[in-house]
Parts: sequence; structure tokens; C-alpha cells
Amino acid sequence: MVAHAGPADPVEDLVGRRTWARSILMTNRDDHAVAADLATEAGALLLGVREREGFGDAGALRAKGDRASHEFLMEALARVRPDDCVLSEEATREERLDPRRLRADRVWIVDPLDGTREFSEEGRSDWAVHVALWERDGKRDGKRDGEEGGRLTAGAVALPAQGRTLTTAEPPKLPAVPQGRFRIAVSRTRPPEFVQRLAELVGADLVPIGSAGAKISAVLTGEAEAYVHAGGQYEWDSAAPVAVALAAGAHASRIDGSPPAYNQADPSLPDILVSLPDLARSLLDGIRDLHR
Ligand SMILES: Nc1ncnc2c1ncn2[C@@H]1O[C@H](COP(=O)(O)O)[C@@H](OP(=O)(O)O)[C@H]1O
Ligand SMILES: [Mg+2]
Repeated sequence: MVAHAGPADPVEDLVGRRTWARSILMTNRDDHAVAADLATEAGALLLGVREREGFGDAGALRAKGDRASHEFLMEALARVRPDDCVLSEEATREERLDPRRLRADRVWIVDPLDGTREFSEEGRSDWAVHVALWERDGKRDGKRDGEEGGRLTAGAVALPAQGRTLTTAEPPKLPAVPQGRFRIAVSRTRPPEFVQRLAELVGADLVPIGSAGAKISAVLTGEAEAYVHAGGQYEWDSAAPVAVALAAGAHASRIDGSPPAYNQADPSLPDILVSLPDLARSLLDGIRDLHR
């Protein structure tokens, strides 16, 4: 809880009261709305950092963005969901290893700035803020097959430079599978080594996009039909976009077809496949054949 001692400055006082009033409203909102609001607000803050700092020193811009968004999300979650744990990309090693997280019933998994590289490149809009909620099984009905321990129950991906937030509060309506060739979104800098051969095998073209959140959003909104990644990644890179993808009815799995597990002791989650449901089988078969 935040107490306001009544600062002398009337403007500061007004801002403080407004923040206080908003936090009471937010505490009563459901988890889907909290995820969407916090991701969107962190995104607005990041647009401000970009505006203020400019693009002259990319490293400094990235560091300021990461820090500002992380601090905002940590403070806001502590205020509106004080009993929950948080796993953030920007947390210290010690915070990430906090054993309370593994015993907790509710853990927010956040990536304050996904697509950090693209955030620091002028004109690019493929970067995102991820806010997801993982809950232990038994807390809610409707377990999905194969999910042990818990599952993602809410999430939001803000795409601030695109002016939109994708959310489990209102999952996007999936586009239709195109006739003929389709598009696989891949990392601009670290695409999986097999992905060119996979594209040839399944009749697809590769579309390089920054940020896991922006790529999965592209699948959900019709700019690509699949996202394939392998070779390294962490839970915060995929948790929120996978939550939205599953809520929208898309396919989301590891590249061997198994369900991705979140809130693990080791947050490494090195590969992921998200696609329109009708394409999942041929993509999984193709990946398996290439690995044989
Ligand atoms: N091989 C790898 N190892 C670790 N992280 C990786 C990775 N490839 C991609 N990622 C992470 O996944 C996110 C999306 O990457 P990309 O844009 O290349 O697809 C980025 O997150 P951050 O921007 O939060 O660091 C990036 O750091
Ligand atoms: Mg990331």
C-alpha cells in the first residue's frame, strides 16, 4: 500500500491522489485488465523515454528503457497485487532465484522491454511490453492437457509504437490461413539454424521481425501465420504473448509439440512455436523431419 503524507506542492498532491485513486480501482479490476493496463502504461512510459533520450546513444537508451519500465511494473504490481510474486527479466539474479516464487500460487511473469534492440532503432515499432500471470493448478478450473503445476491465466502484450495492446481480456479473432504460401516470423538476428529449410519444406517465406511479443502478435493479427524460435530464450520472452495466443485459440508449444512450462526453477525456455492452428501439424512434422 502507498501512503501519501500530503506534499506541500498542490500539483504533486493532485498527481499523488490520482495515483492513489487509480491503484484502488486497479486492485479491484480482474487480472486480465490489470495485465492490459500495466503493459499499456509501461509502453506509454517507454515512448516517453524514447522521445526524451533520442537515438544518439543506443546503449544508454536501451538501459534507461529497461530500467524505467521494470521499476514501473514492479512498483505497480506491488501496489495492486501485493500478495503475488513477480519474475521479471530485469530482476537481479538473487530476485530470480527467490524460492518463494516456486511455492507461490500466483506469479506475474514480465518482460519490461522485449525487442530491446529494436526499441533503440529510430522508426522501428517491433518492440513490446509483456505482462503475464501464471497460476498454480487448482486455483482456477479448466486445466489444459499436459500442463503440470500451473498455467498462464492472463496476459497482455503492449506494442506502444503500433498504438495497440493485445490482451486475454479481449483475445484477437484469428485470421484465416491464406491459400498457397504462408509466412513464418523469425528473429532478425538469431533465427533457428533449420528455419530456412523448414520454410522450403512447408512452402513458406521468412519474415524477420524484432521481439518475440511483436512476432507472436503478428501471427494473431495477420502479418504472419507462424513464429518459430530455437537456440535460446527465457520464460518472460514468451509468457505474455503465449497467454494471448492460447486465449485466441492459436497453437503454442515447444518445437517438439509439448506444452511450454512456466514458473520453473530455471527460467530458460529456449524454443517456441506459435501458429494458426491449422498449420501446426505440418510445422511440427517438418521440424521433426529436419531433426531426424
Ligand atoms: N539465442 C537466444 N538466447 C537468449 N535470448 C534470446 C535468443 N534469441 C532471442 N532471444 C531473446 O528473445 C527476445 C526476442 O528476440 P528476437 O527479437 O531476436 O526474436 C529478445 O528479448 P529481449 O529484447 O527482451 O532481450 C532476445 O534477447
Ligand atoms: Mg524479451
